[in-house]
Amino acid sequence: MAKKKRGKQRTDFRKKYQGRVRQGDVTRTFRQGDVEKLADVVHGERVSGKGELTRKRTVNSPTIQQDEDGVTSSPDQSLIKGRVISVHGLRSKVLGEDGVFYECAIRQVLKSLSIEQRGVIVAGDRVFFRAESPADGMIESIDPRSGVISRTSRGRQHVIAANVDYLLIITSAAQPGLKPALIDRFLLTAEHCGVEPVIVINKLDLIDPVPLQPMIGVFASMGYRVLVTSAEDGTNVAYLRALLAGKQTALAGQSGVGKSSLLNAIEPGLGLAVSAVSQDNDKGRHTTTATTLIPLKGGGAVFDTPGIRQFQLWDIGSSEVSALMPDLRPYVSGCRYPNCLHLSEDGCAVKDAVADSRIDARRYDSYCHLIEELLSEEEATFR
Ligand SMILES: Nc1nc2c(ncn2[C@@H]2O[C@H](COP(=O)(O)OP(=O)(O)OP(=O)(O)O)[C@@H](O)[C@H]2O)c(=O)[nH]1
Ligand SMILES: [Zn+2]
Repeated sequence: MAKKKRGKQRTDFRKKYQGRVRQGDVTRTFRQGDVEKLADVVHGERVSGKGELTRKRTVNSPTIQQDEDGVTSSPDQSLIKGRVISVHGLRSKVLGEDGVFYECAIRQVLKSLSIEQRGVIVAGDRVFFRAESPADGMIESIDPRSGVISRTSRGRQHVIAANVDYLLIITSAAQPGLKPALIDRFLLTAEHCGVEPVIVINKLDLIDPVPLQPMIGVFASMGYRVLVTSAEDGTNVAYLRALLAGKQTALAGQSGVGKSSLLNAIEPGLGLAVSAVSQDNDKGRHTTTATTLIPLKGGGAVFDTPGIRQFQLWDIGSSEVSALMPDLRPYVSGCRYPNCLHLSEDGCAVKDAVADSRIDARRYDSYCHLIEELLSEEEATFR
């Protein structure tokens, strides 16, 4: 029922703005009556005529600028442009274009748009703010977001990071053991959010890499970049450092896989807390608790996110999954039934492709588990 209501809200919302407001991220968490105010404040998240996300244009100075759609980027020359580094309740730490860190509050009109008083501003947001001193800033507007990473938390969308180029999916070869199905889920999120995924298999020093080759080959053949690393002995750390330079990267991965260790390795002197993986459950200890943005010396920044233990997909319906999987996608149009879920239907081109190994059996298995999970969730929602 709750899902139906959200769907209706979205339809009305789109109709009102004639498809100009992008589906997804912050806009969905607002009441319908607030949408108009939001559109004034968040300068026009847009989709093109085909429903594709238009990349955000970067505004270099807080002067009045217009993009090709004629949207004003900054209304006031006294405003400072900045990037949100971290959010603590209703206060944010913002790195100004002038290189100074500012503590900022959120203007009331922005605050009142949020149902739960949270999620209005997230790490990575590009904002314009007013400040008398570094301790006393006021965020006046938020730039349109692109590349938003989110997950579901108690049935609600929780935006983890905004304006992201890469989703760095960090896993470990051992301690905790490799979970390819978890990689598959993060890949779906990356596809869904329109963010390029990079798969990292860390702790290479603990294992013989040869048995991993076939699985790595399957991911690579889909066009995904796969990197094996060791924060311990430095394998591929320089490569990772070069890859992330100048990019905005969100970290994803279970607790204990070595996210903080890898960051410390690529950015010496960072000094992020690292803790031993718990012996009893092999799951790490969730050392990292808040999402923060770490500016890199080589340019760009990394969002250090809390370890995500149970990753739930946001708003991906069972019927959408195969289109988000590059290995299944080419076969879908060959199925006899247009609404084929590729589970037990007759004339299923996906199952045929699995049978003669054109689709990797492990990937298909992962797909089936996911679909079963989503179907039971959808059934519960509409019951
Ligand atoms: N052998 C080995 N151990 C590693 C490697 N990378 C990290 N570790 C160890 O794994 C444990 C967890 O590392 P963290 O960097 O804290 O992991 P994390 O993913 O940031 O964990 P959370 O902050 O809980 O999400 C620590 O004991 C690290 O020393 C590696 O490449 N090889
Ligand atoms: Zn099918």
